[in-house]
Amino acid sequence: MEKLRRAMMFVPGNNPGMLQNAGIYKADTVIFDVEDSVLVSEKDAARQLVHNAIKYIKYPCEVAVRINHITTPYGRDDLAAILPAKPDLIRLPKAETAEEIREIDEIISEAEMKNGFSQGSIKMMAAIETAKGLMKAYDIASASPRMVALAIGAEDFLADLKTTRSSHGNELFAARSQILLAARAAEIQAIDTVFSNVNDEDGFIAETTRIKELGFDGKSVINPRQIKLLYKIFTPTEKEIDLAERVLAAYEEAKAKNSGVIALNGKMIDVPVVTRAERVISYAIALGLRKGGQ
Ligand SMILES: CC(C)(COP(=O)(O)OP(=O)(O)OC[C@H]1O[C@@H](n2cnc3c(N)ncnc32)[C@H](O)[C@@H]1OP(=O)(O)O)[C@@H](O)C(=O)NCCC(=O)NCCSC(=O)C[C@@](O)(CC(=O)O)C(=O)O
Ligand SMILES: [Mg+2]
Repeated sequence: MEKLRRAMMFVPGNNPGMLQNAGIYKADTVIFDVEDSVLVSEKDAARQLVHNAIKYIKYPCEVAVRINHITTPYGRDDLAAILPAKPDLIRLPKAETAEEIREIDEIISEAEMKNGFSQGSIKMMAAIETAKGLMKAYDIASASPRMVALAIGAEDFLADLKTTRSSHGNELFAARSQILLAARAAEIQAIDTVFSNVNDEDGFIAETTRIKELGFDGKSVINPRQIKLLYKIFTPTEKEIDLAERVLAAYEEAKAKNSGVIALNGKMIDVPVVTRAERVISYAIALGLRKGGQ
């Protein structure tokens, strides 16, 4: 099972209190932000705070940093300040080309060499937040072996599309589908965008249920209150795990009879059904709901 990245929580990089406590909320990943949640006048202070947080606080989860775009006056300074602290993951916002990804990849390689980190240990992900970026989604997703995920950033994306966000999400359906396809074709994870109204639990649950059904591996969140709600949706139920176990057992039985197909309660069980059942079981094992090797 690949690394779980169900809840990736943004933490403003210039907020010492939030940086200090970011690890207590059980997010799979915390994303320390030095991009849009940090004013230009605060960028230097934020870089320093984020560097020190990564270096001196032991977080019980993956630690990512969202840098400013590499073509802005801040992106290279962000990398220079943050890479020596060894974050697990760099998130590039507003990605538009494969060349940007390769440029950052090279900067990371140099920093790894200079600081004695093993080559390839710092991973990358990118967020698609413009129409131009969406047109290049697969090129971006497959531009570097460091790439572990492709995300969508809906707030910027919809501003670029000259529209607004609705509760039904129709305006995001095409982009979400394309990002998911690009990520799957590149064999990396797909991460959905933030839901900005932290007080609208029903809206968050409805959106998270939809993106889980589409196939996303996780979602960016902005508040600890959203993490528990998200995990409930991303955790297989006992009924789902039980069904997956019965599917695998039925398939073993079919194989013993030299058959590649069998029916379980009238439903055909074949290879793709088995593949999905195996994923449910891997997930259950990764979450400690089942023991490995059973
Ligand atoms: C939304 C709100 C102001 C609400 O505040 P509230 O005060 O009502 O929160 P409360 O629930 O009362 O907080 C209870 C306790 O949790 C602590 N606590 C809260 N949030 C925490 C957190 N994030 N990290 C650690 N700690 C946290 C808090 O300190 C308190 O601790 P304590 O006092 O000890 O009890 C706050 O959450 C917040 O600032 N969120 C982060 C916002 C942010 O990062 N935006 C940038 C990323 S999006 C973007 O850029 C768009 C995008 O790019 C996205 C894409 O690409 O996907 C695109 O284009 O779409
Ligand atoms: Mg954005």
